[in-house]
Amino acid sequence: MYTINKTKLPGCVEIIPNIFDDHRGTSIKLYHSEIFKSLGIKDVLKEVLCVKSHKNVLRGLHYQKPPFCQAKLVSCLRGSIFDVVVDIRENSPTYGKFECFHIDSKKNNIVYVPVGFAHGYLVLEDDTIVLYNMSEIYSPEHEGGIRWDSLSIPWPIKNPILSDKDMNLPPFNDSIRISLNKRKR
Ligand SMILES: Cc1cn([C@H]2C[C@H](O)[C@@H](COP(=O)(O)OP(=O)(O)O[C@H]3O[C@@H](C)C(=O)[C@@H](O)[C@H]3O)O2)c(=O)[nH]c1=O
Repeated sequence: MYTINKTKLPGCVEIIPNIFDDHRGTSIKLYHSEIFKSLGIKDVLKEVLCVKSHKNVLRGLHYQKPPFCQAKLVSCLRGSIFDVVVDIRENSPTYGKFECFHIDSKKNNIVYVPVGFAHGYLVLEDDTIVLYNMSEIYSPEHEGGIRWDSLSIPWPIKNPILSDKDMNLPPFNDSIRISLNKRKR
């Protein structure tokens, strides 16, 4: 029912759902609790966010600090994005490494961003709609971020549209680490 593509970052996977097509249209199963649980993905329904953006908007790189760390399932309902996850887990063998994905509403792929990762994306088409399912509620007091251009991420743009908050994020440095022992649950 799903094709799972592992990445070089342990725990971070790309999920391609089967598509059910007939003369009426298309059904896509974005979540299946039992199958996702077998992949280590559970409890990702504390907050669900649907975000519409213009082309060339870049959001991120964001994370939440303990005890409000978030895992996320990210998919695209319309349009497409260049999506990036950065491993900031303390003691991770892939600390500071990142993966890039092209999440596309035509491909229907879903990226699982585990707890302990920073996440961001560039919007590639106008009126793109991104859907996130999150394992923890939004907590502005626990927000953290990394400036988008401070790693060697191959963003396909030089001057993205950023929020004031994202423009002023600190560059990546090795004090940006998440200890998974300090999670709430
Ligand atoms: C992210 C978020 C925002 N909000 C509100 C706060 C604010 O008024 C408005 C916009 O917030 P922001 O500017 O922080 O939204 P944005 O820059 O889109 O932040 C998002 O970026 C991507 C890359 C992620 O991975 C998300 O988890 C989230 O951090 O939405 C929530 O209520 N819940 C949420 O989970």
